[in-house]
This record gives sequence, C-alpha cells and structure tokens, in this order.
Amino acid sequence: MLPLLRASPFPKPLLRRPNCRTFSYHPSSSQKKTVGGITTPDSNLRSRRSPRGGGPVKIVEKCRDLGINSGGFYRPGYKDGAKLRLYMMCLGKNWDPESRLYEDYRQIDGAKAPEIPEFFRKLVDRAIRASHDFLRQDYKDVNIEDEVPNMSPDICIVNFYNNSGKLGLHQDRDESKKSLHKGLPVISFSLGDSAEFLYGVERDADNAEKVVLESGDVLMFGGISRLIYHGVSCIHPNTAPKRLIEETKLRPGRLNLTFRQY
Ligand SMILES: O=C(O)CCC(=O)C(=O)O
Ligand SMILES: [Fe+2]
Repeated sequence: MLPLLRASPFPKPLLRRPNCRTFSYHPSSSQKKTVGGITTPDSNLRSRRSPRGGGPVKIVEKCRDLGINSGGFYRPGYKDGAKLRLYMMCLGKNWDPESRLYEDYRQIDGAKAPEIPEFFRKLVDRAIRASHDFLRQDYKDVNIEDEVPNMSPDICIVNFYNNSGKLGLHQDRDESKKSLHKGLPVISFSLGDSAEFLYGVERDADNAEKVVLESGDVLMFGGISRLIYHGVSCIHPNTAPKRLIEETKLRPGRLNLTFRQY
C-alpha cells in the first residue's frame, strides 16, 4: 500500500479531466492508437543495437553494472514497513519512498546515487523529439510544447519487477514545484517482460485505463497529464524479446527506467 497522499499543493488545472489525453504509439505493430491521457512514441529502443550505441542491450548491461555497485538495486520499503514489490536504484538523485524526499545520500546504506549515463540522456532527448514529430504529424491541433515540454533529466529511477512485481497507483509528485507546474514530463522506458500499466485521473484501480507496455516502449506523461495516477498491476511472464534475453541473460521480469527533471 502507498502511504496516503497529501492534498495537492499544485494548481488544479493539472488534474482536470477534460484535458487529459493519451497518445499511444506502438512501433512494433505500426499501429497508432489513441487511448486517452499519456504519450508513447517510437523510441528506437526496439532496435537491437542502435547505430548510435544506445540500444536495449546496452541499457540492460549498464543497469546491471550500476545495479551491483554502490548505490545499486535494493528492495525499498514504505513508512508502514511494507516492502515495495520491486527492486529500485536511483541515478542522479536518490528518492526515498519512505520520506518521499530526494536526497544526496540514501537512508538504507548512505550511498550516493550514481550519475545518469550520458547515453541515457541522449535516448531521452531522442524520445522527446520523436514524440514531437509524432504529435506534429498526427495531432495538428495540439500545442506540442504544452503536451510534451522539453526537459533535461537529472533523476532516473530504475525499477526491476520480477514476475510477481507490481506497483500501486500513485502520482509522481516529489519533484520541484517548478518542474511540476511546468508539466515537465516523466519519461519511462520499458525493457524485458511486458507490464500492464494502469492510469487515471483518480486513484481508483477498478476504473483505471490500461495499456500493455512492451519491451522497447517509451511512455510519457507531461503537461496537463503530469500528475496522473499510474501504477503497474502485473507483469506478463515470458513476453520479453528472446534476443534481448539471449544477449543480456536478463532474468525473468521487467526493467523500467523513469526519467524526470527535479
Ligand atoms: O514501472 C513503471 O512503468 C512505472 C514506474 C513508476 O511509476 C515510478 O517509478 O514512479
Ligand atoms: Fe511513478
């Protein structure tokens, strides 16, 4: 269970239902689907090894490398002592699920957060540009900068879910007021097994929208959707691309990287 959320200190319009939109683009099926509230553009994350050196294999290898060193993966807990159903590692800044604060040194072992690798930042940049191209092409009436404002990530939270992993509905709202007010997007990369991702204007899992995030999908929520409730209801076992597993020996489960700007 997530701790109770405080009343929002942020302007109401960020949560207004009529303006919530989702654009979802699944490059694997060449299908463009509008599902209402968030953006998932083509990310180049599906190509085996991107020519510019930022493909999924390299991301998994980098996360593994960082994950076993200082500041690497651990199983975080909430205030009430319950453990999250995932392993987490923070890059750039540490985020503590118990206090909901960003800190230089994490509570569990005093480790400093490793730097965000430069090629991760480049991938984020490319994903933002891809989403702008996508919006320009298919949603001529939207203001691109309002929908997906540009941002430069200084936080990356890396989660690893095994096959029984999940994450309750929550808002990402611990970044600076300025960042939230501007609607700077949360940009999420999914690798490995697919996940059922829930989202909605309210914290109500029964009535939340659903989208399956596959390996290689990028999902963004910014602008008016920045404070959308979201979570992972389940992982679909054995759905990771075979090649990715063969090349990385990634264990069963799902790796997710979310980037934000504090
Ligand atoms: O794993 C995901 O897709 C979501 C992760 C998330 O919401 C978070 O880290 O705040
Ligand atoms: Fe989140």
